[in-house]
Amino acid sequence: MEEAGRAVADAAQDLAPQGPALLLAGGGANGGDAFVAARHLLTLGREVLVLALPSRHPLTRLNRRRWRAVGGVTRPLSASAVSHRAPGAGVIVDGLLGTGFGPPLRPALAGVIGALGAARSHGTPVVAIDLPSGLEETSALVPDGPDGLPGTAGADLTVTFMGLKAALLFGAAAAQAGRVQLIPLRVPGDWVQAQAVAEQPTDAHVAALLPVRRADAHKGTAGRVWIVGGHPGTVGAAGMAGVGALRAGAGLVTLHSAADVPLLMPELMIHRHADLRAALLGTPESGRPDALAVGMGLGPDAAALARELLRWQRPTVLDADALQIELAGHGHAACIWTPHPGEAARLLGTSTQDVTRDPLSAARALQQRLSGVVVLKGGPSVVAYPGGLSVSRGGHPGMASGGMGDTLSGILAALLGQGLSARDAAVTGVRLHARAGERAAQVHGYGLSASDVAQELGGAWQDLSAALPAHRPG
Ligand SMILES: NC(=O)C1=CN([C@@H]2O[C@H](COP(=O)(O)OP(=O)(O)OC[C@H]3O[C@@H](n4cnc5c(N)ncnc54)[C@H](O)[C@@H]3O)[C@@H](O)[C@H]2O)[C@@H](O)CC1
Repeated sequence: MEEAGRAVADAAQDLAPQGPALLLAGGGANGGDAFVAARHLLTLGREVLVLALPSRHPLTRLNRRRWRAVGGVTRPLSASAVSHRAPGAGVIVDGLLGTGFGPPLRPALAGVIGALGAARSHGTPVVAIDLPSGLEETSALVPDGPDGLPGTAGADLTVTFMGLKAALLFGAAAAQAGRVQLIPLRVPGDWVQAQAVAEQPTDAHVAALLPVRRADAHKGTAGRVWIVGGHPGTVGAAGMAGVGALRAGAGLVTLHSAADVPLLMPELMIHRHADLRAALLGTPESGRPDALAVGMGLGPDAAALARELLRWQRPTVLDADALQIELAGHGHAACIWTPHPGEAARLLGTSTQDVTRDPLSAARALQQRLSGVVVLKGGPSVVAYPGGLSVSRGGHPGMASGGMGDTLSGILAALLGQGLSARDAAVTGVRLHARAGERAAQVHGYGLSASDVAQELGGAWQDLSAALPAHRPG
């Protein structure tokens, strides 16, 4: 609580260094953080007032006593007290409700949140502690307040601790959080895992994971990738995956299909098989690829074929038709499963809305069920690996169109084929794809196609590499 409150004080001071600071303290530990922040703001020379609810929380009570011991003033919290004090404040710190909040919001606090929202709309900056009050930690939705009152006042800056919560990453809730500053407190690693909070790597972190092509590389050392997909009527998906793999640097890409797949790039080697299963499973050990992507438009027999291919224990991306719950238990550490929310819901036996409300928990549950690594696609995408969660930065809403996921599968297979672990391939592949989408959006605006995005992969690779402190030309 001491580290957390101090970080809040520093952030509030940076955001709005002038004028009195008004802190709102609820009855739980979130309010305790506010008392600690008040003490540190006082030592920075600010005029500080705390409006607080009574508390039974031992640490909050302790920090209220410490606040009083340094001469700090506390007044009772009410909507009218906030309305009265807010106009003179240079900054307001919201320590009403954090992760302990569960809706519905009680009417007394709804009035306080309404007064806080009014102050914010008049231009007073608000710093939220951990979460804007009224948001639920694990939900991308904004809970309604009582009697049509707003459920949250939102914030200009949210100072959050340990890891990023779903409410700060996804949907309407994230739009309320303003800028998010993550403070990694010193706590046991197990705690962070148990909370389903996420990391969000910077481009420099991602770039450090990218494969490096040695000067003496040849096509055989840059990864032999197989794309297994396509079925009469759904042939484009496999082609798009092939393009994604080539553009992500795979040395040789072979596309195996039971149907005639269009030749989207002449560098793709396309094999049509009358009996796809027999042709693939008859491949001797020495002829098997460095990595595969299986399932894009593959059709109804995808799961049975994927199960056989998983026995090879080669790095494998499972997408689209290969995302079947009957494959649970057949995965291995070098698998990447790439469901969109609808597929994730089917695999978990829940609704799509449940998945989009809490993508972090959904991705974690899927990873535990399927093993390997799960990429839950969305804006932003979540990577769940054994013991952790990572959320991608960036991307563009125009990427919500057909073929984007197929391209991603190809990218992931290419990165696996170049020797990355499933976790590193997923983290880098998702960010490369998102960055390529951002670049393509600059050219094509909203009407992005997967082909546009694939074409930008080389530029995206350069952009990420440029984020490395010692930039190496890629
Ligand atoms: N867990 C940890 O290790 C740390 C927690 N910290 C802080 O602790 C917070 C969590 O503290 P708590 O678990 O005490 O919970 P909170 O302080 O977030 O919320 C609990 C308070 O909210 C009230 N409340 C809950 N639901 C309500 C509703 N529907 N309407 C009105 N009031 C409602 C409760 O009566 C209680 O007073 C975090 O958000 C963070 O600010 C930090 O100090 C850092 C370390």
